Amino acid sequence: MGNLNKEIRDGDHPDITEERLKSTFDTHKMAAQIYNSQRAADRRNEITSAVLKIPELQDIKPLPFLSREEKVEEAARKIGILSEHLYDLVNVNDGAELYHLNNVVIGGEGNPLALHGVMFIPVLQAQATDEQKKKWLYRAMKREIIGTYAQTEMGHGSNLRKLETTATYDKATEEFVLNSPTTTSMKWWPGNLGKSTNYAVVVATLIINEKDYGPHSFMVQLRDENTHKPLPNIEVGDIGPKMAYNATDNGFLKLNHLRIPRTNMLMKHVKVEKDGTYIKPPHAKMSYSAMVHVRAHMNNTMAYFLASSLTIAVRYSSIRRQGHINPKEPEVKVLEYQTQQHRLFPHIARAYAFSFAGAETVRLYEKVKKDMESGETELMADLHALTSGLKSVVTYLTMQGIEQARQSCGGHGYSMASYISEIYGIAIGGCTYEGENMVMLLQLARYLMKAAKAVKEGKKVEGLVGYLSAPDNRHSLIDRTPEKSYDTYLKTFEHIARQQIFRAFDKLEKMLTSGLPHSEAWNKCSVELTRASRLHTRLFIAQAFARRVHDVVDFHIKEALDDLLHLHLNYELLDVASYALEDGHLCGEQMNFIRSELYRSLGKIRPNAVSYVDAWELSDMELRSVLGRRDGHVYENLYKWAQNSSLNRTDVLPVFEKYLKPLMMSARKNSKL
Ligand SMILES: CCCCCCCC/C=C\CCCCCCCCCC(=O)SCCNC(=O)CCNC(=O)[C@H](O)C(C)(C)COP(=O)(O)OP(=O)(O)OC[C@H]1O[C@@H](n2cnc3c(N)ncnc32)[C@H](O)[C@@H]1OP(=O)(O)O
Ligand SMILES: Cc1cc2nc3c(=O)[nH]c(=O)nc-3n(C[C@H](O)[C@H](O)[C@H](O)COP(=O)(O)OP(=O)(O)OC[C@H]3O[C@@H](n4cnc5c(N)ncnc54)[C@H](O)[C@@H]3O)c2cc1C
Repeated sequence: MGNLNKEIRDGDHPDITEERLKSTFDTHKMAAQIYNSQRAADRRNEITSAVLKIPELQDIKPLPFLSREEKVEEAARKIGILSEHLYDLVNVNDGAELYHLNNVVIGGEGNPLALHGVMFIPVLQAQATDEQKKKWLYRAMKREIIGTYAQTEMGHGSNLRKLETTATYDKATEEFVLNSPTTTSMKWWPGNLGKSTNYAVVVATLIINEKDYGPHSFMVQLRDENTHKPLPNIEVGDIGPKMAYNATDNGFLKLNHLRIPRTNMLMKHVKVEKDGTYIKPPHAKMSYSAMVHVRAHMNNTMAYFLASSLTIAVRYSSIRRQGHINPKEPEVKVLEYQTQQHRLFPHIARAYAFSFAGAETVRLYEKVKKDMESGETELMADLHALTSGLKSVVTYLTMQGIEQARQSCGGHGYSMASYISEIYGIAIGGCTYEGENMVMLLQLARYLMKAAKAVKEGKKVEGLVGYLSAPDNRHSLIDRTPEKSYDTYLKTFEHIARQQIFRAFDKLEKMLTSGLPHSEAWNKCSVELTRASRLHTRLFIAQAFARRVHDVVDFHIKEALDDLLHLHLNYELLDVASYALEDGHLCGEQMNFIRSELYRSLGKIRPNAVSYVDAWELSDMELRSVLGRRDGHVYENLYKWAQNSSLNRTDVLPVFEKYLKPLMMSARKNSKL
C-alpha cells in the first residue's frame, strides 16, 4: 500500500519522517480535495516534475539576493523560456495549470505578463465586441502584445465615479480624447504598466456633449510595437519599490489629449454611436467585470499564500527542538508546545476553509460570467456581495495567519531564508488591491441592509441571506443536544450574524428617522456595518467548509477534514463569541465547552500536522524557503544560503577602511588621552 504521506524519502531528516509516518490519510487524495479533483492534483505534480527537468527555468540564485532590476530581468528571462515550452508543459486554456506553472517557475513576486493574464485578457473577453476581440484579444492570447488594466489614479482608487482621467467624445472626428488633466489624475499603480506593457485597458470618465457618463473602458496603445518607445502624448514609467512584489513594474501613466478611434471603447455591453448617442448596458456595473474576476479568484490565491507559510512553519516546527516538557527527556520539537499548535493549526484549518469557499465562489462566478454573455444579470448583485465580503475577510485573516507562521519560526522566521516575509508582503497587497477592504465590506453591507429591510417588511429572503428569514433559537444548542452536530455551531454563527445585521440596521434606521441624511447616517453606522459584513462572511466560510466535509466520500479523508472543521468551528466561534455572550445566546458553561473542544482538537490534529500541510503538495522550488524544505535539512542549508550574501564576498569590506577604522582609531586615541 505504501506510505500514506507521499513526501517520505530516504535521507530526510528523521524528525520529519517520523511525522509523516503518523499520517492517517493519503496526502495525495487530500490534495484532490484542495485542488478540486484528483486530475488537477496529478497535473500539478506532473507540471512541477517537467519544470525541474528544464535547467534554464531554475532560479539563478535565491530571489532575496537579487536587486530589483535583477528581479525584473530574471522574471522576464523565465517568461521568455516558458513561452518556448508552454504548450508542452500546460493546457493553456486551464487557468489553474497556468497559475501553478507561474508559482513554480517565477513565484509570487510577479512577472511582465502578470496583469496581462489576470486582468487584460479577462477584460477583453468580457467587454470587447467580436470585432474588437479579433483585433486585440487573439493577439494578446498569442502574446504578440502585452497589456494591463489601468484604472487607479494617484488621487482616486476606491471611488471610481470620481476618476479624473477623461475620455471626451469628439463627434467631428469620431474619436475619444483621453486626458489626464492634473497630477492626481495620473494612472498610478497598475501592474506592469511601468516598463513591460505596450497596451492598456484604460478606465476613464466618459464625457459626451459635456455630460458625465461615469467610468468606461478604452483600449490604448502605449508603446511602439517594435521599439517599445512610448507613443506621442503618453508619459509612462515605474512607481518605484514596494513592500514586496518587486519583480513587477507597477506604473504611472499620463495621457496628454491623446486621440483614439471611437471603436477603441470596449463596446460589447455599452455603446457610443457615431453621432454620440449613448446606449446603456443591461446592468450599470457590467464594466466592473475584471475586478469581480480577480476578487472571485482571490480566495484561492490567499489560501495558497497561507498554506505556503504554514507549510514552512509546520515543517520547521517539526525539526526545531528547543526546551523540555518533561525535564528528564531530550529537548522537544517546538510543535509539541500547545501554544505553537494554537498558533498554527487554526490557520491550517482556515487555509482549507478558504480553498473550499473559493471553489464555491469560482463556480458562482463562472455561472454569472456565462449569464452575462447573453445579457442576463440577475445574479450579479449576489456575486458582487459575496466576493466583496470574502475578498476582505480572507485577505485579512490570511495576513494574520502568515504573520503567526513567521513568528512561530522564531529568529529564523525573520530571515528572508524563511521567505515568509516576502509571502506576507505579496499577500497583504490583497487587503488593498481589488477594492480596499473596508470599502468592500461596506459594499456587502448595502446588500445586507436591503435584505434586513425586506425581512422587517415581512418578506422572505433567500439564498446567501436566507438565514435572516429562518427561525432562530433564543439560546444556542451547543453542548445542549445529545448528538454531536455541526449544525448547532452553524446555527450559532447564523444567530450572531443575524443579530449584528439587525443591530446595524436598527441603528441606521434610527438615525434616518431622526432626520440625518442617508450618507451621514451610513458613515456613523459604518463600523457596525462592517462588523455585520464580516460575521456574514465568516458564516459563509464555515458553511462552505461544512458542505465540503459533508460531500467527501473517502472515509479517512472525511475523518481528517472533519477534525479540521471541528477545530475551525470552535476556534472561530471563540473569536466572535462576545457577540453571542452579549445577548445570552451562549453562556459561560458553553464557552468552557467550546474551549475544551478547541484544546482537544489541537491534540487530535497534532499527529497529522505535517501531513495536512504536505497535502498542499508545494514543491521546494515553489516554496523558495530554507526553513520549509521538504527534507527537513534546515541548518546546513541555512549556512549554505548565507554564503550568497554579497557581503561575504570579501573578509574585509571597504567600509572598514573608510569609516569603521577611523572611528575606532579616533576612539582609541581619545581614550589614551
Ligand atoms: C485563474 C485566474 C487566476 C486569477 C488570480 C488573481 C489573483 C491574484 C492574486 C495574487 C497575485 C498577485 C497579483 C496581483 C494582482 C493585482 C491586481 C490588482 C488590480 C487592481 O487593483 S485593479 C483596481 C481595483 N479597484 C477597485 O477595486 C476599486 C474599488 N471600487 C469599486 O469597485 C467601486 O468604486 C465600488 C464598487 C466601491 C463603488 O462603485 P460605484 O459605481 O460608486 O457604486 P455604488 O454607488 O457604491 O453602488 C451602486 C450599486 O452598484 C452595485 N455594484 C457595485 N459594483 C458592482 C459589481 N461589480 N457588480 C454588481 N453590482 C455592483 C452596488 O452593490 C450598488 O448596488 P445597490 O444600489 O446597493 O443595489
Ligand atoms: C500591489 C498592488 C497592485 C495594484 N494593481 C493595480 C492594477 O493593476 N490596476 C489598477 O488600476 N490598480 C491597481 N492597484 C491599486 C488598487 O486597486 C487601489 O490602491 C485600491 O483599490 C485602493 O484604493 P486607494 O488606493 O484609492 O485607497 P483609498 O480609497 O485612498 O484608501 C485609503 C483609506 O480610505 C478609506 N476609504 C476610502 N473610501 C472609503 C469609503 N467610501 N468609506 C470608508 N472608508 C473609505 C479606506 O478604507 C482606507 O482606509 C494596485 C494596488 C496594489 C497595492
